[in-house]
This record gives sequence, C-alpha cells and structure tokens, in this order.
Amino acid sequence: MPLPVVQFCVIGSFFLVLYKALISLLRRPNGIDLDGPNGGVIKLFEGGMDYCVNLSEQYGGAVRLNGPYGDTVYVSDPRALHHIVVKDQHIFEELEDFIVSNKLVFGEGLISTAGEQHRRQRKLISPVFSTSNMRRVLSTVHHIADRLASTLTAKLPTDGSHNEIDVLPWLSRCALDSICNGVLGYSSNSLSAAEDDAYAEAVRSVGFLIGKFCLLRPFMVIVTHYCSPYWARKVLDLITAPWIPTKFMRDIREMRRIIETMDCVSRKVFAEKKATMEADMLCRDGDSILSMMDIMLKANTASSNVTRLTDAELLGQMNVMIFAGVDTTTSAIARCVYLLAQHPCVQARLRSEISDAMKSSRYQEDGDIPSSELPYDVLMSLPFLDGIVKETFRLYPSLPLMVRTATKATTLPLHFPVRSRSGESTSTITIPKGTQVIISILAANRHQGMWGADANEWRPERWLSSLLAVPPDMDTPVGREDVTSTPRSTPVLGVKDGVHFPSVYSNMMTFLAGSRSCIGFKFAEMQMKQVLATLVLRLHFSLPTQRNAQGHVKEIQWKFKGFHIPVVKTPAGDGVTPQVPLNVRLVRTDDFAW
Ligand code: HEM
Repeated sequence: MPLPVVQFCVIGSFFLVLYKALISLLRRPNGIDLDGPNGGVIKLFEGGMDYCVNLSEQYGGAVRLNGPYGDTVYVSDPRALHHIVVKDQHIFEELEDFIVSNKLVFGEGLISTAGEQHRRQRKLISPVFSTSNMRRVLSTVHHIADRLASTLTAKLPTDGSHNEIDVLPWLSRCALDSICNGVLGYSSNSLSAAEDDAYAEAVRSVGFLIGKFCLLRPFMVIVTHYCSPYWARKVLDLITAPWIPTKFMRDIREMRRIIETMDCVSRKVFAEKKATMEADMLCRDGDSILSMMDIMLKANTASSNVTRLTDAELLGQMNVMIFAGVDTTTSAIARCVYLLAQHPCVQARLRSEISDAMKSSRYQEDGDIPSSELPYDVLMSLPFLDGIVKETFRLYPSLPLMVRTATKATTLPLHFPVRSRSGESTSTITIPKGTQVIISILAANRHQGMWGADANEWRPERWLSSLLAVPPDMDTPVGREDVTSTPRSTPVLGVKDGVHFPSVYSNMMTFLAGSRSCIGFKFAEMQMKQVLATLVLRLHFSLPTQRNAQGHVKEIQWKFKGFHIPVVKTPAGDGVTPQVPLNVRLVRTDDFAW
C-alpha cells in the first residue's frame, strides 16, 4: 500500500478520535445531585487505599467525583451495587473500549465479549469451574506448590538459620504454573526454569503493557469500527514500523510481540488438545482429565451446534484465563504470605492446623493419597486456613475498583441514605445516560456498617464463629430480586438485618457478582489454600531484619495505584521495584502453636 494512503488513514483516525472525544466531552453527564469532594477520579489512584476507603466512610455509599467523562459516581452501597452488577447489569455495562481492546489483545474470550455471545460463553464455561472439577485439578496445583516449597528450601541454609528471599517472583511463577498446568494443560515449568521462557515472559508483561495503553483504547474502538481487519492490520504495521524510534512506538512493538507470542503458544496447545480429543483420548469418562481446558473442550464437543463455541472463542478463553488468573492470584498469595510474616502467632496456629490434618491417620493410611497431600474436602474445610484466606480476600481484593457505564438514564436506590449537593438526605440517585460508575469493591469489603467497627483490621478469627452459621445457599446470588429480601435468622458475617453485598463468595465483593462475576474464584481459593498449606508446613516466614550499609532495614510498603504493588520503602529500597523480601528458614519444632 502506498505510504500516503496509510498516512491518510492514520491521520483520519486520529481526527475521528479527536472528534468523538470532543462530542463526548460536550455530552458528558454533569450535575449529578450528590455530595462529593473536590478531588476528582484521578485522586482515587493517587490517594492510596486509605483515600478510597475514607471517601465512603465520609460521604456514604454513593459519592460524586468529577473526572474526564464528567460526573462519576463512586459506589459502595449494598443496594446500589446489587442494581449495578445483578439486577440492572444490562444497563451498567463494561466500557466499550475495554471490551474492544481486550478483543484485540486476547481474542474472543469472556472479558472481550458482551451480550448474547458472552452469555453463551458463560453458560458453557461456568460448569467447567465446578467444585467436582476443582477436586480433579487439586493434585496438579499441589504438585506445583510442592515444587515452590522445594525451590525456596534449596535457597536456605540447612542449619535452620534464615536467608532473605524476595518471594514475589517465586509466587508469581507458582501462580503462572498453576494456571498454565491446571487451567490450560500447558507445562510452563517456570518454577524449574533458570529464566522465563518466551511465553512466561509474555504473560508476565502483558498486564503492565495493557495499563500503559489505556489512552489508546478509544483509538482502537474507532479503528475496529471503521477499518476492515485488513486495513486495521495495515495501520498497525505502519505504527509499529521499526523506523519510528520513540519510546511509545517501542512499547507498541513490544505489545505486538507479546500478543504474537501468547497467540502462538495458545494455538499450539489448542491444536494438540484438539488432536488428542479427535483421537478420542480425552473422551473417556473418569479421571483422565488433566486440566480445565480438557474439561472445556469435552463439554464443548458434547454441546449442541447452537451453544458450541468456535475454535476462535476457545482460543480466546485460554488467553483470558491466563490474564485474569495469574496477577490476581499472585497478588493475593503474596499479600497473605506477607501478613503471615507480620503475624507470627497466626502463622504458628495455621501450621499446627495443617500439621494436625496431615497427621490424621485417616489420610496417611489411604493408599491412594500421598501423605503430603490433603484431600480437597479436608483442605477446603480447615477453619483457620479458611479464615485467613477469606480475610485476605476481603481486606485486600486484587481488583479493588471496577468501572461500568450507564447505557441509559436510570435511578439507583440506596440502602443507606446519602447527602445531595444541597445537603439533604436522599435514598435514590438519578443517573444520566453515559455516567460512569466506579464499583468500589474495596470500600464494600470494608463497610463498617456491614462488617463491624473493626472492618479495616485483618482478623482471620472473625470468620471462625461465622462459619457454622453460613446457610448453604449464601454464595448463590442468582435470582435475588432485592438485597433486602433474604431472610436471616442467624447472624452471619457480612449480613446485617438480612442485607448483604451482591456476592458469589462469602458476602464479599472480591469476585464481584452477576453475569460478569469471576468465573475462576473456586480455582483461586483452592490454589491459595494449597500454596499456603504447603509453604507453612515446610517454611517459616518473618519480616526482613538485615540492615544495609547505612543501617536501614527493608520495610515493605503496598502501594495502591488502582491495584496493589509491594515495594521496599526508601531509603532501604527504591520504592518502585515490585518485591516482597522476607526472612525465610526451615520450620523448627517450636514453630507450631501446640
Ligand atoms: C484472587 C484471585 C482473583 C480475583 C480477586 C478475581 C477477581 C475478578 C473480578 C473482580 C472479576 C470481574 C471483572 C469485571 O467485571 O470487569 C473477574 C472476572 C474474571 N475472572 Fe477472576 N479473579 C481472580 C482469579 C481468577 C482466576 C484464577 C481465573 C481463571 C482461572 C479468573 C478468571 C476470570 C475471568 C475469565 C473473568 C471474566 C468473567 C466474565 O467477564 O464473564 N479469575 N475476576
């Protein structure tokens, strides 16, 4: 194609984006009748976690913030959230540019589709993440957790003294291997490799690079709307041409390389799995299933022509699962290991609980189960481990803020009244079409009215008394017409006078609710429990104590930029590089809370 034509396309697209941006600026919703601070949306990402929580504590469950798209509503009220994610979720949709840019990066997976296509995909994939299938993949995750413990053990002195180890990269490799092996059935082996292979490296960089290109999203929407795939590729070829040497262009080229690497491996794994299926090797019933992808392929083959996913959609799911599962679980497990290092008594009590369960002759005598592996039902029902995992998910949700756009004008009812601009109390908010709402998972999970006055504290024990009281249907949000309608006779954590947040998991919003809730939450919970159980049984974690030449000890700080980034504070660290350095040693007999 002659260069001037391409240039014309690029410049044309640029002006189209500009025009659209101008129109949306003119049409942006303003004047929402709600109280709010002077600081805009941007402050949510600059002010840190405390700012996000305080905002709700100060202004209530619906706060007006001004942002680039006009008035934005920051929501943490249980009834309003129920409307946004469950009852009126067809009104409050994912941003179009989020869906479109995900499609370009990952293909047609769950986070890149909407409407009927999304519904069809969820219907087929949801059963794949059932409890019975979690049982089947537990031993894969156990094997990887064991490899993680052995890898860390190999770095320690045998005399029982500690070494300082940055556990973050190892937990990240463990998460990658768990998802690759357990979900995709691809042996990434990143825990054993000296350094990342191309695929592991691509998966690890993709989230970071996506963040960098947020501003390009409207441009992507326009390119995909107005250009055929042929022309879109030509535009991409032009803007990724190596003769444009700027840092930004280098990032775009890097993004393209990463997408191609991920795509190449996914295609290879998919082709192998399909060939195996066609050879009828996976179609036997029983325990021959190795990964969630095998289960998905089998379910797809068995489904009708109408509901069956295309090869492109199945491929898309592979990329999406990796993207959605690796960083989120790494963040949760890293936070939990750090909290255990901070709370030695909790760590000792957890170790004892797991050790007692291991010692129980019932499991050691069972010839089918290796003595180091707890059966799924035992692992999942250890009360203190469960409390630790739930409390970490509640207090530190890996994805603390989600955004939705109102596709038409509507009203949002509130459970707890808030103040209007003029200071009057109100229980409904009028939402103009195009308003962006920010779902504050973080503030909902720390709502003092719902979780108690100590909602901001990490107290795993809070779950112990609540556990027995959880009715069996508590985790099922489907069909709830209204949050206030669930009758409650027993006090249950996260439920106040029958009111609770919309949830698929223990009344908290960590995994959201409704048709876009996290499909992998059972996998995440099982993985977290297995990794913690394996690690604490063999290793002891504490906060760093070693002083540098200037006498400073490393202090870990969890920065909050819309998600959590652990760094070492200055002056002992650079305050930027993600890391979780901890003192690690082999477990001693006095490390148990007998
Ligand atoms: C601690 C770990 C995790 C957390 C906190 C988490 C949280 C979430 C949240 C909040 C959403 C909703 C996103 C939105 O509406 O935009 C979501 C969606 C999703 N998650 Fe997770 N997730 C975790 C782990 C996983 C894992 C392990 C997998 C897969 C194996 C997974 C797969 C997905 C998928 C596919 C979606 C999109 C669902 C849809 O749009 O239908 N997640 N997750």
